[in-house]
Amino acid sequence: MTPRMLKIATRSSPMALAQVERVRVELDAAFPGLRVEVVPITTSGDRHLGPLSQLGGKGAFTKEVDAALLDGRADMAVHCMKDVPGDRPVPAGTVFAAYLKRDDIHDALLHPGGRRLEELAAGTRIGTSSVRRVAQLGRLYPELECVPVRGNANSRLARLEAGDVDALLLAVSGLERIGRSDAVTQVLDLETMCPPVGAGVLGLQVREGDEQAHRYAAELADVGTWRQTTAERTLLHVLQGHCNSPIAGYAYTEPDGRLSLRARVFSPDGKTILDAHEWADATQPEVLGTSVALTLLRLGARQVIDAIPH
Ligand SMILES: NCc1[nH]cc(CCC(=O)O)c1CC(=O)O
Repeated sequence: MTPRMLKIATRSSPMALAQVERVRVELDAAFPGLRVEVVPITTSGDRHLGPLSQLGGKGAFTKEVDAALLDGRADMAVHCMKDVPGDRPVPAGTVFAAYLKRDDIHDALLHPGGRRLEELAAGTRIGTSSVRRVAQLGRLYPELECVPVRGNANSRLARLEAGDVDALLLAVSGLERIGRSDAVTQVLDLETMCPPVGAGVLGLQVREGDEQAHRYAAELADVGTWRQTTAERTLLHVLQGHCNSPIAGYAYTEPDGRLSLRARVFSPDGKTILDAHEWADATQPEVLGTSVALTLLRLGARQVIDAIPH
């Protein structure tokens, strides 16, 4: 294969640019001599600091990047899979050709005074706009006050340092990517804060007919991450959740090789929680995702999800 230029589109936030740098390093190791050009895209989701639902949901972080892929400004797009909508197909003519090896999936509490979640005083202002995080805090710590904070991780850290909020919830993997693991006060266990579908996963999207871009992506693919992400995104698709749906879940490869999927659906205040945990052969991630989603639907997930405007 003759190495050529590969143009990679991504959001222009520091975290997104750090993610593309990981892709570039891994491509360079696999294809010495391949020239990679980064195409930074500022999305409507990055510009808009109000509720995502005003922009039609999580597509606000992806649609302009998708457009660059489709119109040829880029040959590949890198997305955080947690930001890719699950209630609509990927844009026609594109496909996720690979998922990189998964990063950490935990959320972290950032508190400048070093206090753990259970040590925070009533009324402590927690900066988050995630309905998933708000619902789970409401379930266990209803005395804490969630304050909407949008923007990229760096701008949220600045809001914390400015005293606009008393604490933040952010993903460990995102902080690691921007070199701010130092800001973590407490890594929250998965029972307290179940992660979003696709947490810690970077997806490589290419045009369907571009065989060379497919080959570049395939070299970076991690099969375990593909199985976990496929189970999780199948769950999300069957539930037809949207950006305002408090849906959480993560797949895990057990030591015996089976695939496990744990998922939850919450009412916005966290007072209602539907929980399902099932296993399947690792070669059947779609079967597992579908089965867990149907279990949650039988428990009433449709009514919980549809009760939330979006
Ligand atoms: N929309 C924000 C976003 N998208 C992906 C991550 C974290 C990294 C990941 O899960 O891949 C974050 C930051 C956060 O949730 O703290």
